Amino acid sequence: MSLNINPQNLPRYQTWGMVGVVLLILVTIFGFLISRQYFDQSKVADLHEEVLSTQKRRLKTELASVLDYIRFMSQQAESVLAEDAKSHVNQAHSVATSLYTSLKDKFPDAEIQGIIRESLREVRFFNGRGYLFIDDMQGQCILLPTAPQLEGTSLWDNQDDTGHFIMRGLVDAVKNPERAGISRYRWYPPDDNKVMKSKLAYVRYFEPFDWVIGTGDYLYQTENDLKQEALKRISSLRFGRNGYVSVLDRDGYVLFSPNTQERQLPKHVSLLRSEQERKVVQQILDVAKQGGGFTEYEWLFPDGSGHSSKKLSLVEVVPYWNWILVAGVYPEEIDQIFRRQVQEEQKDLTEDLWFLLLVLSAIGLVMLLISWAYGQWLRRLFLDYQADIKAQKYQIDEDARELQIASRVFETAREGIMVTDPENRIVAVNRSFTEITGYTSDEVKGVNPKILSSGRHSPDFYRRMWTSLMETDQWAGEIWNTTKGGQTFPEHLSLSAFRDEQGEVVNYVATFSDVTEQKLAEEQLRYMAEYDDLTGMPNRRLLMDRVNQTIARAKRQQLRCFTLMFIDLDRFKNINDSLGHSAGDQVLQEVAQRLQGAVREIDTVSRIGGDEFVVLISGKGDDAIASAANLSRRLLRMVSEPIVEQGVELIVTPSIGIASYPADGEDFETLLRNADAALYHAKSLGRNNFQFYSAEMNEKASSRLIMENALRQALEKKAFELYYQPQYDMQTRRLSGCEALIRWCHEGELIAPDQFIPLAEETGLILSIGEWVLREGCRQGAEWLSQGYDVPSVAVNVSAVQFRYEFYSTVKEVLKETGFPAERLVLEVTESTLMKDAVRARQLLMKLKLLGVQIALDDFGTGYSSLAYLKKFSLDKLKIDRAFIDGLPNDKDDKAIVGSILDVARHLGLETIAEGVETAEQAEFLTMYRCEQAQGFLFSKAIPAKDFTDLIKKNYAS
Ligand SMILES: Nc1nc2c(ncn2[C@@H]2O[C@H](COP(=O)(O)O[C@H]3[C@@H](O)[C@H](n4cnc5c(=O)[nH]c(N)nc54)O[C@@H]3COP(=O)(O)O)[C@@H](O)[C@H]2O)c(=O)[nH]1
Repeated sequence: MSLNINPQNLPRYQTWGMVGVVLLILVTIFGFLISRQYFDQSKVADLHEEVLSTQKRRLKTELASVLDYIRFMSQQAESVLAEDAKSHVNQAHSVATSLYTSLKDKFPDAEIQGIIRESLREVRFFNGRGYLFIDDMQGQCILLPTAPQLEGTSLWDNQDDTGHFIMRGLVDAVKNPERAGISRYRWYPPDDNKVMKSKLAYVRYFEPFDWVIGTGDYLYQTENDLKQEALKRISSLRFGRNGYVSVLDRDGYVLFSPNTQERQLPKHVSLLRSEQERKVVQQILDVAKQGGGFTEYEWLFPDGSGHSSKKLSLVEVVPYWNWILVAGVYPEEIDQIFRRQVQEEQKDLTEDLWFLLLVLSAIGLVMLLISWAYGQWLRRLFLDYQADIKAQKYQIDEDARELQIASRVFETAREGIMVTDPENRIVAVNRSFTEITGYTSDEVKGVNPKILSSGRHSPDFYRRMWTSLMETDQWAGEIWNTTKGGQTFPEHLSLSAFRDEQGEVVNYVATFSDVTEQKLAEEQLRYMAEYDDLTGMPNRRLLMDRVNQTIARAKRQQLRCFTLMFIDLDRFKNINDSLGHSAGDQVLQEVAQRLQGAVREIDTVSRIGGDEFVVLISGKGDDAIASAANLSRRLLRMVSEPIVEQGVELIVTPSIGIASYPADGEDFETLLRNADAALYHAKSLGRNNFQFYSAEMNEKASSRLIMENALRQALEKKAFELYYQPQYDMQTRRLSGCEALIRWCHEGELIAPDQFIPLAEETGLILSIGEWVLREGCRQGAEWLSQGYDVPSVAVNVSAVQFRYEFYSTVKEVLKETGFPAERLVLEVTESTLMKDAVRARQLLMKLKLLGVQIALDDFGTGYSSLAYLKKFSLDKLKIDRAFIDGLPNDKDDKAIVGSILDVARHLGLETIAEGVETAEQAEFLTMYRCEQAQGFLFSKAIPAKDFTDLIKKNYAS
């Protein structure tokens, strides 16, 4: 069976596995315990036997200790007797001594002796058997309480049944340094005068009367005492539940047995009342005769029930005391104990089993919980692991893909790629390598890249290249190499060293591209960046470079002075406007050539924009000024030579501004700015002349700057105001509209537009100003309409700059915003505005016309205005310039011009309006020549909106 491993199954398998293991452990433990229980039962019998033998061992041990005790007691008889005798003798000696001491000076010795003798006569001990005797050292008996008749007689020759002289033995016993000692002898016991028995006496010498005081006893008597004491001790002895030791003597007397029907002991076996007991005692005596051992018999069970039970007894013989010791156990009792013990053990075992079951169940549960938690953890781990594997797999796939891509990139790369080994032998090249160098892969494999060397670079170059590569693992730069065909070419080469983990170079990879074209393009770009496209002359940038170089040279004292000549063609715009841009370009090229032809080779002629040329004249010393003046004159003359263009002979005059280094500036910008100021001055002096820069010019320039800033602020501060000049219908003499004309309230003065509009146009501020004028004019027009005043049109002047930038959307937005009707708005544009980019202007006018606004051509007649152009533009109105109105009605030319303008306009269906009408004659003429409208001081100057409102009101009133 194959397992399906997934994050869900894994913890499940694991949990079931753990459950299985736990159950197996539980079953095994239970099996073991239960089998152990059965095994224990089978061992009960063995155990019973073992207990029995243990009991037997115990009986042996118990009897052995009793035997040890008896043996000890028996060995103690003589010493006990000696010690006791000694104690009594010492006491008697003390008594005798104290009596003697107290009486010796009062009574004669014989009397003291009698007092001592009598005071000791009645002294008894040893259970009444013991007494004190006194003999003198010559063997005469002084005191003998048991035979007073012998007192005063000599017992010196008295012998025992072994021939031992008893008295002499007693006297000899004190002949030692302690003057005391023991003497042994035999004598008849009190109850038997036939057989002597061993006796022991302790004697002590009593010096005052040369006596021997002593006492003694039969050893058997002491032994009997000890036996009684031992019997007493044995009778109190118990072991186990009912264990005791019975004592018999070998003559058949039962000396001690606590569990018998007999009330009085000792009793001879034959006198026992119970036959059973007699039988048993006889059985014990028989066993004792055979040296002792275990024996079984029925005996009274000591539980008070009176029933007999089997008893196992050990019989031991005590030979030196003629005793028989019996100690036994009841097997029934053992069985009872054993059964109880087995039951208790079984009960304990059952309880243990339940407890174990509980504990194991709890452990099992805990293990299951742990297993579950572990499973969950494992699952998460597995998920992480799986995610990791996925990520790794993804990474491997990615790597493989990247490798594939890398291999494709390698093969298809536009750059040539060359891989070399650490010894710099080529190991691989790509297709582009072959395409660029001409060498195939087979031709270069194993070869040093040196074969590509062009020989153009010095060994030092290659040394630096390798140093950089080894130090930084990178090198990039341009290098010249040679193709297989021997052609040298520039390439951009990037070298990289790839190292292994030990830092050893594994490969060098060179990537290169043929930069021949790029270099050409760069060259071209550089040319474009530095040279004027039209004339091929250095442009402003290159001029600046050269000026800076010249300044550097001048600073190095090689050149003290040089000049910059700023040349601008007078009214060049007119050529463009009238003859078109290509004609203008031709004129510029011709002028450029003439300028170039007029200067030395070391001088630089540059075109910095439009019709502006700058000439850098290098010179030495003060004559630089003079030569600049001479050159300027020459240039004025040469440039002013007629130029034939499109069959027309054009005369273009230049204006020249000159600035000298270092007097007029020490850097390019200053010099150029000051040359420009000088040029401006030349222009203001009527053009076609040259001017050297002076400080005043600078002042003028700065005042322009000040004005520019003031204009900017005026916009922010809303310092502009619109004045309105009324326009009238020449037939009805009624108000036909108005022209909005801007005024600037600057520092309390009202400044006319002539003084700031040109600057606003130059600086681009006209865009914001013009938009404001358009918005304000429309707003005011809408206000008048909303007030019920029918102002047929509001004309607004539009500068050429405005015309170029987003003008259409501005107009549309303003109309929408102010709600002023488009058809009432007249936009006044000049001819030059239209001619600057006629195509664009035409499109824009068409769009504006679609909005509904009217277009008026302002200052008509002042430019090269060809009437032919008028048709091309969507115009509504021609505004005849004041210059032609001035001479009316007397000046023939003016009359002719105005007449023809009015004619043409009529043919083209254009409205006409004359501006600058100051006299009634002029008005009359215009009316006669059917000019439709007019404006001028004759009617009104431009007036503030409020005054214009009053004027409308008056107009309505009339
Ligand atoms: N781009 C913008 N140009 C504007 C704006 N407002 C004015 N201008 C142009 O500034 C020039 C001077 O304008 P202004 O000083 O306002 O002079 C105008 C009239 O006051 C003046 N005029 C009118 N009638 C007579 C007259 O009988 N005699 C006389 N000597 N001058 C008179 O003519 C100027 C209006 O000319 P035009 O615009 O050509 O109709 C001027 O070129 C304005 O165009 C502006 O908001 N934007």
